[in-house]
Amino acid sequence: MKNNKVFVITGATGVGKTTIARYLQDTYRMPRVLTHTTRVPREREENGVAYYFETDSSFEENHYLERVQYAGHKYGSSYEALERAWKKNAYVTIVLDTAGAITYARELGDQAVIVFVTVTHPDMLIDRVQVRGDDPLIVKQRIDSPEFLRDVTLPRELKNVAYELANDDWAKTKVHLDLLVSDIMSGRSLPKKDKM
Ligand SMILES: Nc1ncnc2c1ncn2[C@@H]1O[C@H](COP(=O)(O)OP(=O)(O)OP(=O)(O)O)[C@@H](O)[C@H]1O
Ligand SMILES: Nc1nc2c(ncn2[C@@H]2O[C@H](COP(=O)(O)O)[C@@H](O)[C@H]2O)c(=O)[nH]1
Repeated sequence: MKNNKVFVITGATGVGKTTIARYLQDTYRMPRVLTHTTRVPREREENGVAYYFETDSSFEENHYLERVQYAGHKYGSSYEALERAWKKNAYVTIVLDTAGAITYARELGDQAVIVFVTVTHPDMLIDRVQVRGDDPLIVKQRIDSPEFLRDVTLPRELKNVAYELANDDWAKTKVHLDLLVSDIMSGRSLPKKDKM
């Protein structure tokens, strides 16, 4: 189990975290660790596929490695879900806000490969989530949230810990992801201060 790794994909809303996790699943068969939330499902989001959707009271029944409040809703990830994913593959992914990524880095050390995703122009994130079909009112609430502003910039705690990955151009992002996965799987590691 010590050689198992979890790729923690983090960054601001709409930056492409879920898209990246899906690519790693499709290309490298890395299962995504499902997390729990009390927010309402978006169109096409299914319970047990996108998230475990919870009520305020059912949320409290799980045992969390870490839990946060994000834009007014609860989110949490459990040890059980991580172990379940590691039973399927030694390399798995999880999509977290930066507070969760900091906890993963602290709790799991080198087993957590933290990938901080950025875009050059954060204004484009509004377009991206609108294209995704999010309700404009919810988008506004999200963009105005302190969590969104916080997650646009690499937190101090993740400096020299996280790999920074620009996701402006999807073709380039895939190339950088392939290089990162290859390095991690072969036990090499890129300097974390280098932007990809
Ligand atoms: N490089 C890219 N160029 C253009 N659009 C992209 C790119 N990467 C992802 N997208 C699109 O941006 C939208 C948001 O992506 P995604 O849902 O992966 O973001 P996210 O970071 O997981 O967001 P959230 O934290 O709000 O769930 C999607 O419609 C996705 O297809
Ligand atoms: N710290 C945690 N962050 C989580 C968890 N599950 C999801 N997330 C992050 O929350 C925001 C909002 O997600 P959305 O799906 O409502 O857009 C985003 O940054 C997710 O990565 C979790 O269990 N812990």
